[in-house]
Amino acid sequence: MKLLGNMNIKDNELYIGEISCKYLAEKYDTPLFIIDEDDFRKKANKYLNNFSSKNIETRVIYASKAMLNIYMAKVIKEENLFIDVVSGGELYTVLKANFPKDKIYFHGNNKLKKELKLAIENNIGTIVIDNKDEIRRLKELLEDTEKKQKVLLRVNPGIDAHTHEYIKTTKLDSKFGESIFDENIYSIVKEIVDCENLIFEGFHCHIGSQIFEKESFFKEAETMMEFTKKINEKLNIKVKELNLGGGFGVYYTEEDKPFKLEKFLKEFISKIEKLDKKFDLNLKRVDIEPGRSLISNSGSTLYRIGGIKETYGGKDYIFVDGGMTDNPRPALYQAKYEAIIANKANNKNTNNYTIAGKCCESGDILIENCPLPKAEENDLLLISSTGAYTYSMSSNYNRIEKPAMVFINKDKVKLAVRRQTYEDIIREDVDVE
Ligand SMILES: Cc1ncc(COP(=O)(O)O)c(C=O)c1O
Ligand SMILES: N[C@@H](CCCC[NH3+])C(=O)O
Repeated sequence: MKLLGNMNIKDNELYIGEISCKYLAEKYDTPLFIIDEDDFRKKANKYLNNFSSKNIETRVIYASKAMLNIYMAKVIKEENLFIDVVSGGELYTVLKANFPKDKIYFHGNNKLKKELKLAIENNIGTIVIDNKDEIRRLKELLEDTEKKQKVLLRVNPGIDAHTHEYIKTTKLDSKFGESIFDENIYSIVKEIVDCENLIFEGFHCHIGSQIFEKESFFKEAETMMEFTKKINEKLNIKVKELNLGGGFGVYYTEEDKPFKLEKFLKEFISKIEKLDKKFDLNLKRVDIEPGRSLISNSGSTLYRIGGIKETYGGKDYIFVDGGMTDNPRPALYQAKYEAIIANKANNKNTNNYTIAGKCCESGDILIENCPLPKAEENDLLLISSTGAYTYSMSSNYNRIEKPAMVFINKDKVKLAVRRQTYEDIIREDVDVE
């Protein structure tokens, strides 16, 4: 397994910063989500330092769907990032973390009335409108107030980026946003511009997730900026803001070849500056919205091995105390991961194991054919790069409790999420005596 962030090995034991996995397992139990906070903060700075321009204000908006809890929101706040939320629950979490309200973007293709209300009541910065129905819903809600709400419109620029089918977002038949190729787009934008309670700031788009071709993002910027010029001319307005979404690919295994982030961000902003001149846009603000590329590599999951099973069919299993409940990505997207036995960190890989979870489901496999040293009961297995879309997509399938999460900052450990208990499992059941 490739060591990421502040991972290091001492006396055959894997450490994250100055904290050993053995200590973490003993103190917090397993499975355990571990966030390398120092590594995450450095990445946030990389984004801020490299996606910056003298002429255009730039914003880095953390896509909180990747991983969110109150402590995480506080870290995002301290790092001076903006934040995007996509549901009432995410919004409520960041509000509870006292996140600056003007730095919140609210997304979603079907925001409920109660969610929009929560956003309006709390004067959040920007609502990203997805569709015509939402314009009407927002207008109705705002009519009874004196408030004016800043909005972006999510559009679909039809970029077919190469990634898993389930995480593409701008195919022409995608459920997200309004198409820039549809003639109705002009009347939709005009309706927003003409509404007294809405302040039209500009457009949002997001072409998908785990994308490795820089060209897809450059094409996205060009298409969006050309479209913006058309809108400016046709409606005689000046669009101020463009949010180009996230989607930057990351390393999970050797198959993944992500681009160098610093270099890409510099190229991206310089491309945007040039296009801004070319199309005579004079944009005030450009945003990007990374989720996975900020948090994925800073997270890992620590499991305890419960047993090893050599099957008659020839497959050797390692059973761990978590699985698809804490990481549904392999089952959902055939996602691949790397692993290490944390208490045998320098031992040679001599075996090939299939790492299986404890759910009553044959597809509950975390890694197929994982090269590892000989494993034994009670060994600690760490899977790397699990910071994004694992905890946030976790479930209580089979009524399994969700793991705890700790943040490690060099020699400090902060418990950010406590482990669920059986009492938590029955908390919403009504007929409890
Ligand atoms: C609107 C929007 N913004 C940002 C993101 C973040 O994407 P990623 O985690 O791939 O950077 C997503 C998820 O794909 C999204 O739907
Ligand atoms: N959940 C997906 C990414 C979705 C991105 C959000 N629109 C994944 O784990 O890869």
